[in-house]
Amino acid sequence: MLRAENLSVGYGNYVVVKGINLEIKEGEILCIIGPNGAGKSTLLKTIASYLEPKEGVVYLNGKKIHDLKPKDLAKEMAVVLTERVNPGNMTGFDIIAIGRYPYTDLFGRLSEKDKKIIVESARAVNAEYLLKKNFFEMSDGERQKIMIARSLAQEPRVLILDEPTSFLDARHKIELTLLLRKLADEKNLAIVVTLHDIELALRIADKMALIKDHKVIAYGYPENIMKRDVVNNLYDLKNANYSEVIGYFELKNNHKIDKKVFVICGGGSGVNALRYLVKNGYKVVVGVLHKNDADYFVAEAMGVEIIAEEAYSRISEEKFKEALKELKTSDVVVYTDFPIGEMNELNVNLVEEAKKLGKKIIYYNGDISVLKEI
Ligand SMILES: Nc1ncnc2c1ncn2[C@@H]1O[C@H](COP(=O)(O)OP(=O)(O)OP(=O)(O)O)[C@@H](O)[C@H]1O
Repeated sequence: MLRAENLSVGYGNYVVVKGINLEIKEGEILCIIGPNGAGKSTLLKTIASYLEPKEGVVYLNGKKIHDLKPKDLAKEMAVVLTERVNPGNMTGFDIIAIGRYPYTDLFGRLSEKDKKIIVESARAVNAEYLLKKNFFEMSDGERQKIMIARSLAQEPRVLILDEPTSFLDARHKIELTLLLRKLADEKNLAIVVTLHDIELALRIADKMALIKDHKVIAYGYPENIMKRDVVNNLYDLKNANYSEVIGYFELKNNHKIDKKVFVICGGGSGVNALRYLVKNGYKVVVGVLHKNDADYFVAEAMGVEIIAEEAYSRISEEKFKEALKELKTSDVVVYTDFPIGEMNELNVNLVEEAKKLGKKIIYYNGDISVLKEI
């Protein structure tokens, strides 16, 4: 449906991104991600025909998009950009009505059909209650909904959105991304969207294009391309690691406090304690974990020292000894169990050994404030 072939985009003599090859079909969402200034908006604007390509072609249903008349293009493609708009004294209905311009007469008169589509477009984004409200009296989330409703009123087959979740809180970000998924699924729209929230992008995108250093460094199924090395490199991460398991970042264990804390946990019970300790700069050791334990995945992304066993079987004598060695040199031992009150035998033994060693021991029961005693 929409295809970019050997596309280069930019301004004047400045080529921002080159050699872009992308394709998106009806009902699919393509998310474009990359660091600030990488050229995401420039690419979107070129795909939307606001900018001429430096090289290459964008095809919409086999036709060169830059050759289409604006009114014809508007029937096929709607665009929602980030710029905050100030439309003056207009209601939600008036703004959405602008989306009907490709279909109205010279005087912009709205037919009954137009009015019906305007109301339906508001309904599609759960914004019927905003039809009579003044745009300047709406919250950022409500305005964003109205802008999307306006684009839907165009009855497009392709929707282009630049950073639609900026200015939105967590709930509205999630709602908006889910709305995009719904529009792709139910209205069969092809959607191209730039997002800074990679965790949300991962969850709704059919395809992803990662832009950096003037090129598309990865393109394809998000589940295939969002690997640690690729994402760390995309954002030049130094103090954090991308974790494929959680689909987001963990801070690296850059200890600043000269205190070694041994964490005994398992099954995810230690995740928050580990985050607290790493955030506060302690030197952290964790174990003994299985290599498919939730605590292992988080600790691994943090670069925390882990005593772990390869297979999901009984922990070997050797690993236990390794843990004891670390216990001896630790200043504090934090232990937690999962489920609460059902700590496994190995961890019980480790806590017993810590007691024998006279270590300061803290039981973390879900309230992080107990760790302030360290
Ligand atoms: N109108 C313009 N004229 C010249 N250069 C521009 C123009 N708009 C943007 N640029 C430059 O093009 C590059 C890419 O900008 P663009 O806005 O496409 O990046 P982006 O990936 O969308 O960034 P962000 O994540 O910060 O929104 C930047 O170096 C920017 O300074």
